[in-house]
Formats: sequence, structure tokens, C-alpha cells
Amino acid sequence: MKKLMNGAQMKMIDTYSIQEVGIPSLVLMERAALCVTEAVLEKIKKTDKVLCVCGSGNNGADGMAVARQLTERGISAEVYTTAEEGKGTEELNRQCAILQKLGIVFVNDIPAGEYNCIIDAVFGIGLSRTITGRYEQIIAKINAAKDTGSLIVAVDTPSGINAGDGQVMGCAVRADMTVTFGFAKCGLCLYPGRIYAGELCVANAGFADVRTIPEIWEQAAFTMEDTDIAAFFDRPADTNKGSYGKLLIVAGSENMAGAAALSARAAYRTGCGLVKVFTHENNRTVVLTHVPEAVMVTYKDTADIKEKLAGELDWADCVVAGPGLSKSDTAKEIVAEMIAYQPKREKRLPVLLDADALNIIAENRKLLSGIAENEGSSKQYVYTPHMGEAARLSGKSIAQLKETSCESAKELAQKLCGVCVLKDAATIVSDGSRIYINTSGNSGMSTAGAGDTLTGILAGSVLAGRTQKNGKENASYEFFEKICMGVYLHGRAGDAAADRFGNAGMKAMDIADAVANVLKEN
Ligand SMILES: NC(=O)C1=CN([C@@H]2O[C@H](COP(=O)(O)OP(=O)(O)OC[C@H]3O[C@@H](n4cnc5c(N)ncnc54)[C@H](O)[C@@H]3O)[C@@H](O)[C@H]2O)[C@@H](O)CC1
Ligand SMILES: Nc1ncnc2c1ncn2[C@@H]1O[C@H](COP(=O)(O)OP(=O)(O)O)[C@@H](O)[C@H]1O
Ligand SMILES: [K+]
Repeated sequence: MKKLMNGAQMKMIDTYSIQEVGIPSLVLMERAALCVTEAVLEKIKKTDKVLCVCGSGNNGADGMAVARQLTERGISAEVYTTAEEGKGTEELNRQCAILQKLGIVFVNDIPAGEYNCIIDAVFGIGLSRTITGRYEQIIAKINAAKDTGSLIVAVDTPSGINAGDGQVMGCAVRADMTVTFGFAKCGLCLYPGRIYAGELCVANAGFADVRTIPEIWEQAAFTMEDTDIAAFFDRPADTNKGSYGKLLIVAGSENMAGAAALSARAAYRTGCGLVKVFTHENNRTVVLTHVPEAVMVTYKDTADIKEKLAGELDWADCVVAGPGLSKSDTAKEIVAEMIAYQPKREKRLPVLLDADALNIIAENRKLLSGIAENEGSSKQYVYTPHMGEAARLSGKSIAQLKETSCESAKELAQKLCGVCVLKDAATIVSDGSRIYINTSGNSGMSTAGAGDTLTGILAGSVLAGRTQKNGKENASYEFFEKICMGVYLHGRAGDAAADRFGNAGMKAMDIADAVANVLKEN
């Protein structure tokens, strides 16, 4: 797991390192700049011309240090700065004075086509308002240089991108690479900041260890990495299929069979021991064709459907409901029964609600209050809305949700008394307080049924790790973390499917099957 910081948290890390621990500001800066210099040297030729465009804060000071370090290594590096003599930060004034003594050239324009590489050191985490006027022109000139082929390397953040939410504050530099310090910033993992950042390189600038400072560490968002996968999906030898969970998938409707098949297949590929599909009788052949390992429980009409469902809920260790369910009266009855069933159980059943189950809840507030009353702090409900479904659940517009995705996921989790997986190109998961930002996946996953595979993978992730070598439930990961891992794994499976079939040609079933490859390789 990797922490992601916003601008304010990073400022606290800066301040703590300098004031509490006593690491001199200029030492941090030198190390930070060295990381940028090394990254640039890997990308350019010895004869290339570099321009460092520097603002008047410490981001600009970093840029000046980079100009000096590149010059030391024999690269032609010049500086353009917005800082007036003596009016920058203390560090900037110091860096500027050194450059002047070294005879480094200061220029007064950013001509397109003249420099092979431009270092964007206008704004970093100190960007505090919308960019207008002179700064807007500077950013436009950097982007114009990019269009003529200059390599753009951003220092810490692409200038104009909000480090917290990834939004463009008026305008922003379109970097080819961003060398960011200490931790990846949330805004560089969220869209559109993620695109503006280009290749992201997280550099160790020598900040003090902040793991013991809860205001920073506990509050920070996080993401998963490949190195986390194995621990979640550990599979001890002395086990049987029951050890890996009994999953009930309530999906599909009279003319919709694919969703149930995709969810079930993805669940088996994620390691579920036993998957039962509760669906309309019409879907039997399609589901079994794609997932012969599935056990089928079917219905033809609503007669005794509640009793049938209750029996299966008694059997299950986890339930997925919603993919392809439709909004028919039968579907409404199923969702209502599932919610009414929970308080009857001694131990909460993890319930993953997706697609039409979410739409049914959005249209019937009584169901929501039923969950709120029963759920308390147990948080065993997981909701997986895409932006359209989230708009219906929250009453916000899709544009609003996208601009405030972390806050929106948090609010929805609170409102729905569970874990919210707000699906998008950068999916956010929240339990109402913590924030996970997903960094896996690709545009090939914008394909019908990709969300259905997510439900199966999430269930697989919840049910994995139920066993340890002594056969007891694995308590090392919290429910919330298992959901975050499922989201990460889904994205990695999408990446593996894209490697095999390409982003355009890959389809949802490829994602389901690729989970096996990702688990095998990690
Ligand atoms: N010792 C340190 O403090 C270190 C700082 N570091 C660098 O310092 C950066 C942060 O430095 P600062 O806090 O000085 O902030 P920045 O240099 O990111 O920017 C702040 C300056 O820009 C101005 N500003 C903000 N928004 C503006 C807008 N829209 N239009 C015009 N002016 C605007 C502010 O008034 C301020 O003068 C980091 O991103 C990183 O690059 C690193 O070198 C690591 C060590
Ligand atoms: N561009 C993308 N980058 C990363 N992940 C994506 C992208 N597009 C879609 N996804 C993922 O694919 C899934 C799509 O889900 P959803 O919209 O519910 O699809 P469906 O309803 O067709 O099953 C989500 O998990 C989403 O995060
Ligand atoms: K910058």
C-alpha cells in the first residue's frame, strides 16, 4: 500500500522535516532537484538545450537548482523566471544569487522551438488560486513549446494542477514527465491531473519519516501496488473449497444472462471456492456455457421467490446483487428481501450491490433507511456505482461528482452506511472516512460488462484471506482494504487483458480470465 498526499499534507511533511527534525530546507531542495536532474539526464542528449521556467516560490527555487546541476554536468541550461529581484522566497533568492554568480544565462522569453527540454518549475504544491494573466501566458508558451517537440518535465506537479484533486486551475502545463517529491500526490493520480502529469516518477527527497504522525499518515489517501497482491490471496495447502467462501450471485433477468456469467466467471478466477447463481430460468444455458463450475438456482416467476432467496442467503458467505437484474417488480422484491434479511442474521453478510440494485435503491428511499437503521457501524454493504448511478444516488450531477470524486465517494459511503466504490477511470473507494484512489486499469475497460466482472472480483477478494494456516479467518486485512484490493486487481486484470488483446479489442470476459494471470504472476 502506498500513501498519496494532498498539497496541505505535503506542506506539513515539509514543515515537520525542516522545523521539527531540523533537516535544512536547502538540503531537501538540493536532493529534490538532483532527482529531477537525474531524470532529465536520462531523457536528453548531451548537446540538448534546456530552459528552466521558474516561479517565485520554492518550486521555482527547485527549478533554479536544476539549472545549476545541469550546467555542472555540461548541459546548456538557461533560466526564465517570474521572480523580481529579492522578492521570491528566501530559498529562491539564494538559488538566484548563486546562478548569477555562476554566470548562468537568464532569458526574458520562452520561444517555441528553441529548447529541446523545458523544466516546468512555475508552481508546485503552493498553487492556491486560479491562474490568470501573465502566468496564463507563461503556461501557454510552455505548452506551445511542447507542440513543437520540446520535452516538458514538471517539477513536483505540472503547474496549474491542483495537487489535491487533480483539477486544472484555469490552465495547466501538459508535461511528458513529472518528478514529484516524497509521495505521489492525489491530484496526479486523479483525472485530469493524471494526464497532465505524463509519466510519474516519485523521488526520494529525504523528507523525515512521518508514519508516526496521525494527522498526516492516518488522514492520507492510499493506493495499492502489485507487491500487495500476494498477501491478500494467500492459499494455504490444508484447505478445501469451503475455505474460500460460498458466493451467491443474484444477477441477470429474463433477457439478460451475460452479467451473471461475467460476475461468476470473474469470481472463480479470483479464487472463490463455490459460486451459486440465482437468476431467471431462461439464463441457465448461457451461464453454464460460460461457467460450467457454477451452481444454478433459478426462478420463473415471483411465486415463493422470497423464501428461495432467504434459503440461499443463509447458505452464502457473501452476496453480489444487481448486475443485469433489471428494475422489474421481481428485481425490486429481491433487493427488498436482501435488505430485510440482514438483521435476521447473527453475523453480517457482506452484500455487494451493483447496477440495477443501486437504481432500485435510488428510487426507493425506504430501502436506504432500512439499511441505515440496521447497518450501524458494521459497514458490510458495498455499493459500486458508476458516475451515472452515483448521480442518481446522490442527486449531484456527473460533472460535480467528477470534480469532487474523493469527497463524493466519502459522502455516498456515509449516506449509504457502507463502502462506496465510485467507479470511473480513476475509481475511488471510501468507507466514509478513508480514501483509496485506484491507479490500475486502462481505457480498454470502458467496455460493456467490465463492471460485472468487478463484482465477482470484489467478492473473490472479500472471500480470499478467510483462511490462514490454522484455518481461522484472516484478520490481517480489514473489509475495506479487501475491497480496495479487489478494485486494484480488477484494474490489473484489465491491464493484462489489454496487453493481450489491445485496449480497443479487449472485452469484459478477457478481464475476468486475466485475473488468473495477475494472481499467478504476483
Ligand atoms: N524546503 C522546502 O520547502 C522544499 C520545497 N520544495 C518545493 O517547493 C514547492 C512548494 O513551494 P512553495 O510553497 O513556495 O509554493 P510554490 O512554489 O508551489 O508556489 C507558491 C507561489 O506561487 C504563488 N501563487 C500561487 N498560486 C498562484 C496563482 N494562481 N497565480 C500566481 N501566483 C500564484 C504564491 O503566492 C507563491 O508565491 C514544492 O512543490 C516543491 O517543488 C521541494 O524543493 C522540497 C523542499
Ligand atoms: N478508462 C478507464 N480506465 C480505468 N478503468 C476503467 C476505465 N473505463 C472503465 N473502467 C472500469 O471498468 C468498470 C466499468 O464499469 P461499469 O461502467 O459499471 O460497466 P458495465 O455496466 O458495462 O459492467 C469500472 O470498474 C471502471 O472503473
Ligand atoms: K511545477
